[in-house]
Amino acid sequence: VIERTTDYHEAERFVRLFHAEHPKAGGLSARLRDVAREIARRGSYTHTYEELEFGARVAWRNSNRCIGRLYWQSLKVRDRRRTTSAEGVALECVEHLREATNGGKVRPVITVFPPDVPACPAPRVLNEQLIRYAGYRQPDGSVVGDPRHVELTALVRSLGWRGEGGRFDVLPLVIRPGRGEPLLCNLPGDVVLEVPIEHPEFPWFAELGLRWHAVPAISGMCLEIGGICYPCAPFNGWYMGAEIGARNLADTDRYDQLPVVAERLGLDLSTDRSLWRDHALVELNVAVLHSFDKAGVTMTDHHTESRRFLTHLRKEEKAGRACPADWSWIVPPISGGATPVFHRYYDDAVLTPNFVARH
Ligand code: HEM
Ligand SMILES: N=C(Nc1cccc(CNC[C@@H]2CCCN2)c1)c1cccs1
Repeated sequence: VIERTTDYHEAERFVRLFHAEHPKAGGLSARLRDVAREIARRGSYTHTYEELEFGARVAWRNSNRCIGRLYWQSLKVRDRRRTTSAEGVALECVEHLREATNGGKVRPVITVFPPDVPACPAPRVLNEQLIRYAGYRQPDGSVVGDPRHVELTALVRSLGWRGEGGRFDVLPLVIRPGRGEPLLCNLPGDVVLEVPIEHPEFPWFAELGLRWHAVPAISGMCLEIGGICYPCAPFNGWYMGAEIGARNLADTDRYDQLPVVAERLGLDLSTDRSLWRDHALVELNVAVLHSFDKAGVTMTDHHTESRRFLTHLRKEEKAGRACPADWSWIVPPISGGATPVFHRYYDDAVLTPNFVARH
């Protein structure tokens, strides 16, 4: 851990941003003096709860690659900066999933664990998301489960975890403490809501045995606010159907289901010109949206979400703020040109507070 003191200029910019958006807060100069003093004394400073809550919401508002930012002000912030043990982090991640899942009415939640302090680095969740499926490499080189998690599966197996060798085995959390051995924590079944995937018209679809978890919760990014980096701050929203139907179950290096679906649809797989991939993609996405709706689990579709994002863009412009966006991530992975977000440019500035990929 490189010992760096927090940059006062970054802290000052954030505190001024907070006060600019909370005119009634008052006490700006007193707060700036306290921050400067704390940095001088111990090399960093402590966000008030209000600053932390605002910082996390603005980090979402500034996330260039996120199409779902319209509801940025509704993020629920769980301040867990006093949770410093690996066991505590594991328990709070389980509680996070319980609160976020909410019986299927998914709520956007973030849990903020402590920042690194020079003497002792904070615990980190090694999983990229709280809920991920195992990937088991077979002797013939093929993979049962999610190929994206073959390495993580091998790691947890080396640490004693025994999966069932299935296609959708939920991996344990791996919490690496500041010091010592990683802690494995199995997620209790009642905090992992899953949806079996079926199709409204084709009964054979259910026989494919596909399913996916209800809550996407990113645990591999750092939350940066006013010069302070929170390396462990898992956040969740709800899924956009295309993430599951056009990427997780469709990518050739993930569950690679397009050929299977196209076969069952009776399409001609011998030539790209039959657009068999495209037909299979649509039916797979119809199935995902139908299944989540049937299970009463919150999910948005890429048309609705595209419209909402442009509404968000207009709201931000009206508020006099830039709304940075990365076209290549905002445009959905299916039917790009058929969504309104495709037909315009964006300013891909990098603002702070923000979420940054953890190295
Ligand atoms: C509420 C519903 C939400 C929806 C439907 C949504 C949708 C999405 C989608 C589809 C992506 C692209 C993901 C991919 O292609 O792999 C994305 C990216 C992202 N979202 Fe959202 N989002 C939501 C809420 C949130 C929340 C609550 C946060 C944080 C507080 C957030 C932060 C981000 C970030 C940081 C990225 C970029 C991730 C990266 O760079 O790897 N989103 N979002
Ligand atoms: N709906 C969501 N999807 C999402 C958001 C951010 C990042 C990701 C995962 N992105 C990485 C994957 C893997 C390869 C390409 N996409 C998913 C949310 C996750 C957490 C809050 S919203």
